[in-house]
Amino acid sequence: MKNIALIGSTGSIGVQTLEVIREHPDRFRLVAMAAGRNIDLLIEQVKEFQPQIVSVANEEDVSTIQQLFGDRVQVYFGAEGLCEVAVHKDATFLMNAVVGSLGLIPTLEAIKEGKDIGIANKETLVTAGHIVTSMAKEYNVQLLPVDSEHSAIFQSLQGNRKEDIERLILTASGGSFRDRTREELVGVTVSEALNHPNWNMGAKITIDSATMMNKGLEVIEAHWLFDIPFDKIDVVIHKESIIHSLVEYCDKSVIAQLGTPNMKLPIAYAMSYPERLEFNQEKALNLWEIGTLHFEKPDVERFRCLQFAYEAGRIGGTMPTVLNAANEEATKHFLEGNIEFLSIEEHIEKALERHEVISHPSLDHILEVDKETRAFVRSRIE
Ligand SMILES: NC(=O)C1=CN([C@@H]2O[C@H](COP(=O)(O)OP(=O)(O)OC[C@H]3O[C@@H](n4cnc5c(N)ncnc54)[C@H](OP(=O)(O)O)[C@@H]3O)[C@@H](O)[C@H]2O)C=CC1
Ligand SMILES: CC(=O)[C@@H](O)[C@H](O)COP(=O)(O)O
Ligand SMILES: [Mn+2]
Repeated sequence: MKNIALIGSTGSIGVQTLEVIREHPDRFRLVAMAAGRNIDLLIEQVKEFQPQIVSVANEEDVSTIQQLFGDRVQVYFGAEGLCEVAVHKDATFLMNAVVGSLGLIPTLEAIKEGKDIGIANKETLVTAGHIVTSMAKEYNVQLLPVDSEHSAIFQSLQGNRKEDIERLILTASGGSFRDRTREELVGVTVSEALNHPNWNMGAKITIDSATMMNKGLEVIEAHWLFDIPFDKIDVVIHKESIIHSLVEYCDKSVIAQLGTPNMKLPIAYAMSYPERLEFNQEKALNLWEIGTLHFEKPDVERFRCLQFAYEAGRIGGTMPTVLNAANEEATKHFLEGNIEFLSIEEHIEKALERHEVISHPSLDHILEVDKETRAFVRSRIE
C-alpha cells in the first residue's frame, strides 16, 4: 500500500489522480489533500477518501470543513497548509498537481522529508529546476514525471543508457490556434483559446498550450528532469497527440511512447513505477481508426513563446524564473479579460529584456525575482 499526499486535488490532474486511487484501493490510500477555492468539490472528496488532513487556500473556508468533519480531519490553510499536506508523516509519495510556482516550496519541503514526488506542476521545475533536482539527489528521492511528454520520455528511456541519448523530441499539439496565422490571432477570445483540440485540462495550461509557452516550459522541464542540454531537445508539432514524445539514441534508433490522449496513464505510471497498473476501462489505442499521423516543424516567429523559453533556458540562472512568473501573471490577466491574447508574449518579452540575470540563484533570489516580475507585469497592465 502506498500512502499518497495530494496537492491540487480539485484540479484536472488532482481529480484524475483520485480516479486512479479510487480504481486501485489495494494499491493506494490518500492520507492528506489540499485544494484551493473549490470547497464544494473538496468536501465531496473528503467524504469519499477520508484523508487525515486537508488544506484550503483561504482561512475563511477552514470553519466550513471543520463544522462538517469535526475531529475526523485536521484543517489547514494557505501556503503553510500546502506544506503541511506535502510533508504529512504517513505519506511516502507527494502528487504535486497544483498550478503555478506556488508548488515550489511544498515540493522542497516534501523532498527534505524523503517523499518521492509525482511532478505534474511543471512551473516548479521551470522556476527553480537546479534547486529541486539537486535537493532530490541529496535526499535520494525520485522525481517521477507526470506531464505526458516527460512520462513518454521516461518510459522510452527505460532499459537504455543515458550516455547513448542523442536527442529528446517533445511532441506538441499546437493548441487551440494551431492553424491560425499571426494576423488571425488578433482579438481571439478567452473561450476560443480554452478550446484545446485534444486535451481537457485546467485553464492556465490550456492557454499555455495556445501560446505554445506550454511547450517552452516543457523544454525547460525536460532539461532538468533528464539532465539534457537544450541543444539536444527538439519540438515537433504532432496535431493528433498520439505520440507523446520520443528519444533518439546514438545509433539513430528512435523510441517513442504512444497512447490515446489520457492523463490517467502518466499519472498512474508515476504512482506505480516501475510497475504498470491494469486499466481495463480506458480506451485502447486503435491505429486502424486513426490512420494517419502528422508532423511539422514549429514556426518560432509564429509561436514566439517557444523561442523565449529556449533563450531563457540557455541563459539559465533567474531567466526561467522571469519567463515563468511573467507568463503566469500575463496569462491570468488574459483569462480575466484584461489583456489581448497577443499581449501575453509582449509582457513576457519586456520582463525578460529588462531582467539582470543572477547566475546561481538561491531560493531567496528565486522568490524575490518571481515576486518582482509579477509586479512588473501587473504595473504594465495597469
Ligand atoms: N491538466 C493536465 O492535463 C495537465 C496538467 N499539467 C500541469 O499540472 C499542473 C496542474 O494543472 P491542472 O490540473 O490542469 O490545473 P487546474 O487549474 O485544473 O488545477 C489546479 C489546482 O491547483 C489548486 N490551486 C490553485 N491555486 C491554489 C492555491 N493558492 N492554494 C492551493 N491550491 C491551489 C486548484 O484549486 P481550486 O480549483 O480548488 O481553486 C486546483 O486544485 C499544472 O502545472 C499543469 O501545467 C501537466 C500536464 C497535463
Ligand atoms: C497533457 C499534457 O501533457 C499537456 O501538457 C499537453 O501536452 C498540452 O498540449 P500541447 O502539446 O498543446 O501543449
Ligand atoms: Mn504536457
